[in-house]
Amino acid sequence: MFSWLTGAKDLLDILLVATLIYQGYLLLENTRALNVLRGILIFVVVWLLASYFKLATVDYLLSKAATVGLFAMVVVFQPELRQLFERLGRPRGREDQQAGAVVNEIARAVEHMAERSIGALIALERRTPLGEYAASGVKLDAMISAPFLEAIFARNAPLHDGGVIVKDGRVVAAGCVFPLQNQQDGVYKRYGTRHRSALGLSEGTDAVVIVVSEERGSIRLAQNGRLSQDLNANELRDKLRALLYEVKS
Ligand SMILES: Nc1ncnc2c1ncn2[C@@H]1O[C@H](COP(=O)(O)OP(=O)(O)OP(=O)(O)O)[C@@H](O)[C@H]1O
Repeated sequence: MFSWLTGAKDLLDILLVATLIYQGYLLLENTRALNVLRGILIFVVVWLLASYFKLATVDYLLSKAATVGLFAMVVVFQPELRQLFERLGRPRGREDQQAGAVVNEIARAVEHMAERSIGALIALERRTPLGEYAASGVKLDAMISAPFLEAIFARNAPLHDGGVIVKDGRVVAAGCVFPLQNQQDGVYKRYGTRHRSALGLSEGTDAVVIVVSEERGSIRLAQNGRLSQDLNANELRDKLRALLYEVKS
């Protein structure tokens, strides 16, 4: 009885650790944190070598740096850590329902705007925090709806220039400036700045960016630094559903 209980406890222990590591990996994938993790690994290897070869001064300095570094990491990665705990505590069913409603509202707005050739740029935040780009625009924190998105991008509306950032079903900010894709890449050279800023943001982060062309009335999706073919509203809805559900699994 005792050994059975111990075995079950060990199994639970292993499962919990595996879940934590997997969630941590999901959070870090495609984020700046992954680069930092590589840096930490190099640091640890150097520290181990210094300790193995008994290099007393290097060992002492690195041990002090590690203590300070630990606190610095908590400060620097505060947004990522907050996201991790939020995700762990959020009920899954409600999350899926919310993602479905958000996708419908976005697809409806985008379809209307494409029909009337109204240019639009909408970035959907996934794991990489987009706070620095949101800070370049006007903070909104508003519930998402098709009429609201259309009002933002309406010609002559004060915030129609630049991009909108959507996070967890809310419009975080509008009028945001995204980084332009490197112009040396010949493939997308002929595109204008709206498309190139969608490409640039999707290249440096895991965001999915929707572009409605004012010139052509087309709908395209930028992801991983690549533009999709022209999409209709149903195709957009399907792609967004897959992408937004996939990020939560
Ligand atoms: N760095 C940027 N970040 C966000 N939005 C931008 C950025 N640069 C340009 N834009 C938006 O793109 C608009 C200009 O689009 P432009 O015509 O140059 O691009 P395009 O890719 O040809 O798009 P369209 O097909 O709609 O004309 C600007 O008015 C602005 O709203």
